Amino acid sequence: MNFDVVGLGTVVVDHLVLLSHHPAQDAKTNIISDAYQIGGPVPTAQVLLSRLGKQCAFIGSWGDDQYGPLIAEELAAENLDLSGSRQLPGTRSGYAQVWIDESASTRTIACYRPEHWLQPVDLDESILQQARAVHLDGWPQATCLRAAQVAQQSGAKVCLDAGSLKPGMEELIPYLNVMNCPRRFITEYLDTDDIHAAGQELLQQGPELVTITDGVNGAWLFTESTRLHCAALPVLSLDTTGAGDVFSGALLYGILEDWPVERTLKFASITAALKCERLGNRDALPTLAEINAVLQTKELRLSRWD
Ligand SMILES: Nc1ncnc2c1ncn2[C@@H]1O[C@H](COP(=O)(O)OP(=O)(O)O)[C@@H](O)[C@H]1O
Ligand SMILES: O=C(O)C(=O)C[C@H](O)[C@H](O)COP(=O)(O)O
Repeated sequence: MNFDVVGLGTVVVDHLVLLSHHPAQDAKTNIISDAYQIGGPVPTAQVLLSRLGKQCAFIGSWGDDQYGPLIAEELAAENLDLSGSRQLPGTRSGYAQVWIDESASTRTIACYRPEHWLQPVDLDESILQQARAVHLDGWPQATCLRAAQVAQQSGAKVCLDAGSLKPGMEELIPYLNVMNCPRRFITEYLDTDDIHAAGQELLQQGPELVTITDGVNGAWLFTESTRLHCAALPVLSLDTTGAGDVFSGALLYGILEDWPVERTLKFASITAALKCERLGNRDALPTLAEINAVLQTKELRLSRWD
């Protein structure tokens, strides 16, 4: 069996709590609605890719608590191959409370990161060797690095959705072909807010394609020969949870389809924006028809600095 994308990274159960506004400290507020969803940057991106027709395998771990079976069941129902994943007895699954402020369109996350992870020795390298691309989020550090090394050796594209700064980035980045990160990452990692300088710097550290996202300010794409900015699609944003995860999955879709970078960046920006119109991550994913309808009817501003 060959896979388009093998993913490795965090998986969490998100408890999404919709509020009319975030309460002040030590105050009380009513919940408008709530829902449980499986999240994490890599699984969210892979569910999008799977729904768009790509063959995906996810390598992750969860506990034998009340959330473990839910994670396994829901990811399998999205056609992710889980043969390289493990339930770790006696451990807790990743869990996050996501408080969505409807009026401010912000999301505040309190998360329990799993304390137990797959170790490099647990990695089924044969799954990675069947991949066209490997999608990572930087966790678990040593296993992620090993996966990047195996993927590079077998000629797969190595992609990272960096999210927040994690340990071991300096060692991992040289193995990457594709790197996506939010603007806050470059501030933390490179100690600069200059997007163009950061894009250039990251290209020099290894990847041949870098994207930097900044919410409603849109996204930047850098390659050796191209620098692009794509404005964010104006939408009525309800919930931005996982916007970067979805952007990253859609970016990878364009790369796997061998599209020109302009089309890939627009596609990723539209897909992420449409997700923001709905509550949650997986439940909020747009279909290919919805994305294409926007691509065909809306003019998205793309600027170039070559
Ligand atoms: N409110 C929004 N309206 C339209 N597009 C958005 C909005 N928020 C995010 N996006 C799109 O999603 C991309 C990723 O969002 P961002 O907030 O930067 O990532 P993260 O979820 O990692 O913090 C943005 O570059 C943009 O294209
Ligand atoms: O809750 C979810 O489903 C998410 O995955 C939302 C965010 O994308 C991650 O919280 C970012 O993850 P880190 O970069 O590891 O901090």
